[in-house]
Amino acid sequence: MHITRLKLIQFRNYEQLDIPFYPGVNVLYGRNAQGKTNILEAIHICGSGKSFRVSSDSKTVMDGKEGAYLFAEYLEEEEERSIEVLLRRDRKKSLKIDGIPAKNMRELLGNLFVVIFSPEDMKMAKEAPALRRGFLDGEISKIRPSYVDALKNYAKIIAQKNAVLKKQSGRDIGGVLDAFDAQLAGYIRIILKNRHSYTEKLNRLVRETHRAISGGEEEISIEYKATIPEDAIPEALARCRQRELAEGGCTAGPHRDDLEIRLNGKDIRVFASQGQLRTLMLAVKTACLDILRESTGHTPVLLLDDVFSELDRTRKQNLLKTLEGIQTFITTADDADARLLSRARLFYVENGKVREMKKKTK
Ligand SMILES: Nc1ncnc2c1ncn2[C@@H]1O[C@H](COP(=O)(O)OP(=O)(O)OP(=O)(O)O)[C@@H](O)[C@H]1O
Repeated sequence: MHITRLKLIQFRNYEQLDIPFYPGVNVLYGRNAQGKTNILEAIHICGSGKSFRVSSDSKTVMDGKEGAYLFAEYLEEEEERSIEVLLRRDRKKSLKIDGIPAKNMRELLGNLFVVIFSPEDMKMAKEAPALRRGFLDGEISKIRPSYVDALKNYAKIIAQKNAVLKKQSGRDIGGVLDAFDAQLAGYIRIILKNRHSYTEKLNRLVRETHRAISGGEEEISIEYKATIPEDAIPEALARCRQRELAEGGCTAGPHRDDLEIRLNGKDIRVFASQGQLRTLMLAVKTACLDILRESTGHTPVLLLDDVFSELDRTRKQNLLKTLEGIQTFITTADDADARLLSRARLFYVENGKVREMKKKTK
C-alpha cells in the first residue's frame, strides 16, 4: 500500500497542507524545527490513531486553535482508500474510514498499516522492560486487533487482584485470589502465545536484516523472557501465592516479562554503541514491517525519522537496499543524505510549508 495524498488543517505548524506522495522513497528535507517530523506524526495518527511522540492529541492541534483535521488518501492494491481524523481539544477524536464514520479506535486498526522508526525507539532497547512489552503489544495488536481485549482484561484483573492483596490485613482471601487466578490464566495463555510466537518471528527476521545492514559483522538474538511458563500457568500462579501475600501485589505474569536482546552474545543494554543501537532498531522495525506484510498481505508504509545520523555510509547504503518496494518517508536535515537517495522524491520543508523539488537528486 502507499499514500498518494496528505491533507492537514491546523495540525502542529501546518495551517493548511495538501501534498501528493509517491510509491518508493519520499524524502522530507529541511532545517531543524520546520515540520518534517510533524508530517510523519500525521501519517502515523492516520494509521494507528495515535501520535508516536505525545500521549495527548490536543498537543498536536495548532497552538491557539480548537481542532485539527487530517486526511490520508492511499492505494491498497488498485483500490483507492482514505482515512480522516478530526482532533478536538476538549473532545474525543472522531474518524472516518473510506468516508464512513468509525465507531471506535479499534475499527481503525487493520486499514492503513504504518511502521515508524524514530530516535525515541532507541530507548526501547536500553531502558525499562515496560517499553519492550509495549512495543511487542503494539505490533501484535496491528496484526490481531482482538489481542487488545485480552491485554485490557488482563490489566483490569491484575489491578483488582493487587487492590485485594494490598488491603488483605490478615483476612482469609484465598478463595478470592483463586477466582482471580482462574480468570487470569485464560488471558495469560492468549498473551504468552502471541508474544512468544511474535518474538520467534522477530528473532528470525531481525537476524537476517541486521546482517544485511551491518554487512554481516554482528550477530543479534532476541528472546522472550517469561516469568510464567506457557505450559504450566495455573501451577505457576499457585506457586506465586505465598510471595504475593507477603509482598501485597502480583509478582509474576506478562506484566513482569521482558525481551532479552543480545549482540554478539552480550546484553545490548550494557554494551552497544549508539550506531549499533540504531542499526539494531532499524533491523527490528524492518522485521516488524515484514511480519505485518506476511500476516496481512499488505506492505505497510515505513516512516523513518532522522535515521541517518550515527550510521556510517556503508550502513546507510545497505539500509536503502532493504527498502525496495516499500513506500518510505525519510526525514533529514542533511543535504548529503538527501543526495544519497538518488531515486527518491524530494520535498523541501520550511516553516510549515512543503514544496516538492521536481528535479530528482543526483
Ligand atoms: N501544536 C503546535 N502548534 C504550532 N506549532 C507547533 C506545534 N507543535 C509543534 N510546533 C512547531 O513545529 C515545529 C517542529 O516541527 P518538527 O518536530 O516536525 O521539526 P523537524 O523539521 O522534524 O525538526 P528536526 O530536524 O529538528 O527534527 C516547531 O517549529 C514547533 O514550534
